[in-house]
Amino acid sequence: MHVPLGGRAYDVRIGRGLIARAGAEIAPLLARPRVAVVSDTHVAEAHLPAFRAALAAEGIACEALILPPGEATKCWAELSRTVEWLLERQVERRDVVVALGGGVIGDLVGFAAAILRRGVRFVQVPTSLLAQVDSSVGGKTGINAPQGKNLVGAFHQPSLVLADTAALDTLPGRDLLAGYGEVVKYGLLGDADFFAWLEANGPALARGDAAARARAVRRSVEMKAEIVVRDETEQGDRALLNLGHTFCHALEAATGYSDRLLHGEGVAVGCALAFELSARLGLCAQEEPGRVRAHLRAMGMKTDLADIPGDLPDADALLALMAQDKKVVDGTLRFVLARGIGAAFVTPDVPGPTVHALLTDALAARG
Ligand SMILES: NC(=O)c1ccc[n+]([C@@H]2O[C@H](COP(=O)([O-])OP(=O)(O)OC[C@H]3O[C@@H](n4cnc5c(N)ncnc54)[C@H](O)[C@@H]3O)[C@@H](O)[C@H]2O)c1
Ligand SMILES: O=C(O)C(=O)C[C@@H](O)[C@H](O)[C@H](O)COP(=O)(O)O
Ligand SMILES: [Zn+2]
Repeated sequence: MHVPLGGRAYDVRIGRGLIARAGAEIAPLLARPRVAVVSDTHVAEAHLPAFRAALAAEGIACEALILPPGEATKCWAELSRTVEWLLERQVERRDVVVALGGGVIGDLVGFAAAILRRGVRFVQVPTSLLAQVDSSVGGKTGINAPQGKNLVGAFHQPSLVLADTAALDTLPGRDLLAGYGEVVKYGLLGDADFFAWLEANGPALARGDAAARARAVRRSVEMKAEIVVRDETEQGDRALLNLGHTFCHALEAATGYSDRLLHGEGVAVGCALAFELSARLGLCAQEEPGRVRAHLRAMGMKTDLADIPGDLPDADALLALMAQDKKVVDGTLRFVLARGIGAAFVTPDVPGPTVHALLTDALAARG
């Protein structure tokens, strides 16, 4: 698949065995036969040896930085460690940095590449479902701040994306389902037929059906690329990709970017809340939120605030966290809501008291 962004255009290659062929895929981008790879401990254990071997087979030298796994790695300290490691290895502007891992590594390394020597090229080798369907494409890079999620970053497109769907064979089940939260998001925001296909095929995908996984990755990337090409820097339609994220990001901040709530799990909860809000505002049929929740629950996913372990702040505090959303204009939150499954839109016209009541009810249901 090609993402036609003029001078920033790139290919997204999807298929089994791409890591074993990575040397041949990356070689045409290189000005000299060396790359710097950044990964995390889980991914490095499962996939770095094969990645290194593929580079060696093409005579490409490779040095690797291995970071701790998890959302907490998207922080200033790991960013500065990564940038300094790259500088110490004399990574030049014409070199290529590789992000081998999930969305955390992709976002962090993409941002490091964006600011290193004012911009070096980078290649995304996404190894989680979430990274293959969403984060590796589109050029949003960055880290979290204590004030909120992804608040520091840059748009910096990769030069190539290699999504090896065989890498998903080693992904833990919880992380696979979290990535499925973003897959469902695509059906909900713009493709009712895809959502219906997921209702039928989601269980096979979760069990490991390679054809179902490949189809879900392909359709998600196709939808994302089409939106990104229309609106690379989120001046308008790209905000549709944020369906569920205003709630999700506040909940991730409230849970300290910890494994109490993974990003994709928060997206699922956020999508369920966005559909509930749409129904309360009379924008979509009353049965639509039920259909969304039913599918997510059938997949064994979180849908409610009651599914998040530990304490949560009250509705006022959650609203204060939501006020850091990057979609805020003149102090007014813009929400991604839906007229139905596959029909999302962005609007500033959401009465604060309705959102407050929604959150209050959702918190009360935690008992
Ligand atoms: N830039 C974007 O457009 C965009 C889009 C969506 C999400 N994101 C970001 O992505 C992040 C979440 O990404 P994620 O769900 O991939 O989390 P992650 O990067 O933390 O990966 C999830 C876990 O799976 C492990 N892992 C990854 N691939 C593996 C494999 N093949 N085998 C074994 N273990 C593997 C990781 O080590 C980690 O423990 C969040 O920070 C989110 O904000 C960014
Ligand atoms: O690519 C986009 O645009 C998205 O919104 C994709 C989201 O899944 C992703 O989580 C993104 O990082 C959220 O963007 P943010 O601008 O709200 O931080
Ligand atoms: Zn997301």
